[in-house]
Amino acid sequence: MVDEEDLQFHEEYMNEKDPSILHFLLASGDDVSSKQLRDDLMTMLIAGHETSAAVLTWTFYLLSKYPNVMSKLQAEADAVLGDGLPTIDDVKKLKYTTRVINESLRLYPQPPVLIRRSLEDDMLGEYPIGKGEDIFISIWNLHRCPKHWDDADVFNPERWPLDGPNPNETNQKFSYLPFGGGPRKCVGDMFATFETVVATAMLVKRFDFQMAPGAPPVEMTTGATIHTTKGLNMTVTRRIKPPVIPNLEMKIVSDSEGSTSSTASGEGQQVEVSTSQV
Ligand code: HEM
Repeated sequence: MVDEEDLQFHEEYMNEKDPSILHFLLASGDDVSSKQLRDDLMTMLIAGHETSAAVLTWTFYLLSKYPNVMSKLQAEADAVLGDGLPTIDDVKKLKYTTRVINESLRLYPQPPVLIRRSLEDDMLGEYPIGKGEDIFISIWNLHRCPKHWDDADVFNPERWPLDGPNPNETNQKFSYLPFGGGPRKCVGDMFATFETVVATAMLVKRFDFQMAPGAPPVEMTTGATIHTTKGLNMTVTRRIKPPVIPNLEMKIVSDSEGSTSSTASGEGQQVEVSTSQV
């Protein structure tokens, strides 16, 4: 049944020659106007671009303030990714990186405020709400509320165990809403998590990030997302693998021509040291 549905969905909406979002949107309705198409594309672009960019910005800001978290992150990226490009299975193994993104989204939710308009007169708990009134839900305050969180303002990815479920609105009893909740929940939440986890792991694997000397203090400007008022000036340094110092525990192999080579494991990498007589 599911297989049949999958096949039908694939036939109707997907086109291998034109796998664009535009094609997908065109195929998803019988009578899609140009305006509707333009609006949908804009939603995808803005909802999916600005948000992820802001998450990465604040994640790297937080990492520069918490070098111990950065070290653990780099150790995980080294161990899981090695020198290759990440596969989907690797991404599932980047559990600490995922917790870093979860925690970054708690401290800097994008957008920081959600808005709802009341369709009719109603009561919200003890508060009367009139028809047509707008209700602002401050995710920022919810995510930093000391009633819900220990050390609410501290960046602590360890607050969620690695072997536990990925935090979301239901398992956190609606005290954690990085992607909203209910019928208007973000449609790109899985994609966004994968995207930010992969980007973070790939970047920290190759580079160290520190606040640039003399950089202006990082302040916030709030719009649809939370921006840094004057950018985020960082010094980015290529990471260098620690040198391998041969020791007696290394396996020494010599060939008939007198060349020797030794192998050892160090800092998450398998290394080989060779010497040749000339
Ligand atoms: C880390 C990145 C992202 C964050 C933090 C985020 C957050 C959110 C939030 C909180 C909402 C709910 C808004 C509300 O309830 O009023 C939302 C809705 C939405 N998001 Fe995302 N989003 C992200 C990435 C993406 C991506 C990558 C896409 C598309 C590829 C996307 C597409 C959408 C769309 C279309 C909606 C509107 C859903 C609706 O109203 O039915 N988002 N997003």
